[in-house]
Amino acid sequence: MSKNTENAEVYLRFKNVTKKFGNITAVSNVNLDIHKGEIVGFLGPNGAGKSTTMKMLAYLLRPTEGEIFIRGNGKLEKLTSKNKDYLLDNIGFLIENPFFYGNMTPREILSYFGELKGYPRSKIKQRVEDVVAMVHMMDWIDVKIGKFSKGMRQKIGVISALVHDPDIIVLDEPHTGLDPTARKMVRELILKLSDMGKTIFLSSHLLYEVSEVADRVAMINFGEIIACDTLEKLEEMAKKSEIQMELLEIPEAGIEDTIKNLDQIIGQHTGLDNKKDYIRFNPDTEIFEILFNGDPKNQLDIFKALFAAGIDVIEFSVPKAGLLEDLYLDFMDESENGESSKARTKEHYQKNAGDIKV
Ligand SMILES: Nc1ncnc2c1ncn2[C@@H]1O[C@H](COP(=O)(O)OP(=O)(O)OP(=O)(O)O)[C@@H](O)[C@H]1O
Repeated sequence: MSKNTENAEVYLRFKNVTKKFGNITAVSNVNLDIHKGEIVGFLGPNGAGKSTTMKMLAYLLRPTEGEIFIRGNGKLEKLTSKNKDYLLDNIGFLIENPFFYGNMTPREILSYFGELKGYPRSKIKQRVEDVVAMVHMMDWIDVKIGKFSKGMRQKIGVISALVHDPDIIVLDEPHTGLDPTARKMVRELILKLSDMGKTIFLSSHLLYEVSEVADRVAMINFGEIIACDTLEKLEEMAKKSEIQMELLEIPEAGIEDTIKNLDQIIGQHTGLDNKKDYIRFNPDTEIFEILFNGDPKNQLDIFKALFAAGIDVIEFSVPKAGLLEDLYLDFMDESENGESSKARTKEHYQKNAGDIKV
């Protein structure tokens, strides 16, 4: 899925960006480059700092520290009060739930937005129809928005970010309030815009919605970016660093002694420097989870050693996207349970993430 945009021009840059609200650090030292033509997903649970980051990009909030750069006139320019209008004209924003006057129609509202952003007047009628058609709502183009469902309003919100045909599109939680069919349509729309060469920065708390479209994913939690890479690299690592193993039956020695025994048999083959707690037992699934360094050779050596020791292994597999999902679910867990699992996430992540920047 990833496009090769690594060497493309940087269109958006967050440099050491921090935002504090009194004692609360909503965004902490965020560094992120988004290149021309990329779709970057910004993934994190509620309250992680996604909206605050995007609002700073839209100049609705000012960073407490750090700088934001946007490409304009062929070069990256620092966003300031002096150049914000011209820099932001090249971005289409959907920031939080859009508000529309109920007695206006999509045609009226979108024409107004387009003109406000300087789209040529002579072409605005056609452009409005084109973007409405993109979300299959032509039958509703002249209907008052007061009659629309939440999902329909959200679709109008998404296309209101596109109507002036900007190069960069920033969507904060575009899936809010949408049913599965509408979410699919938003995914298709994002991919279509990407095919047109647009640069897209998309936030969501939904792993699936981001992973289906993004070339790169930045995961944010408690205001910090804790992972940022192509989905392939995140998934590759996720696929290869944990073995799941099921035994014919739980040995009579009990779980603790079995783990000690397994450690003696496979300990030297994991390729991990710090092997502490690298074997876990999941009592719900009765599966042993063994962390290793992801090298297939180590995986094979572990298997051989278990076999040679006569351990009754009936299932030996490397889960798909295990760590990625695990990591993300840990975030969700944290946001519900407070600080307690933060330590586990970071420790677990640092122990396993190797080449991901923490
Ligand atoms: N104006 C504000 N004043 C005080 N605290 C704020 C303000 N805006 C955001 N916060 C806090 O900053 C943190 C980050 O919030 P933010 O809205 O950026 O997160 P988010 O990832 O977008 O979450 P959500 O998906 O729920 O919108 C939260 O703890 C939030 O309560």
